[in-house]
Amino acid sequence: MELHTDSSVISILKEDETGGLEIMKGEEWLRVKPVADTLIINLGDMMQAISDDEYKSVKHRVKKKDRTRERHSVCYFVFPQRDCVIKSSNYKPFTYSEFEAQVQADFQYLGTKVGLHRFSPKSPLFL
Ligand SMILES: O=C(O)CCC(=O)C(=O)O
Ligand SMILES: [Fe+2]
Repeated sequence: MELHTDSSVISILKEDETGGLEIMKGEEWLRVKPVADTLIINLGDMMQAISDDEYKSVKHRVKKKDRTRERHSVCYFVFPQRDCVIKSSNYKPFTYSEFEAQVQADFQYLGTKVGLHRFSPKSPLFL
């Protein structure tokens, strides 16, 4: 799975002992060590918005060391209600439905996720 941020508020992950999850800290990729009976909590784009960038949506990817080994993970994504308006100082007010539609449109036309930059008046990618 390629580099991305989750659109969620939080994501709760359980990966098996195969490992492979990596998070970006600064310019560096850090491997997340699989720990038995332990859940991983990722912060997503909606957490970044509601916290006014106090918390950042983590860039992450999955890179298996051993391509021949099967890997299993379970992800539970916590999303806001679709029509709930997300208000903050750094982003224009938007609903999760609008955010999701914009992410899909960017994927379709640009082949990539632009994400919160679309909703930030300070960003050159603001719409
Ligand atoms: O499989 C994993 O550990 C993470 C998957 C993931 O990042 C996602 O589904 O958004
Ligand atoms: Fe993810």
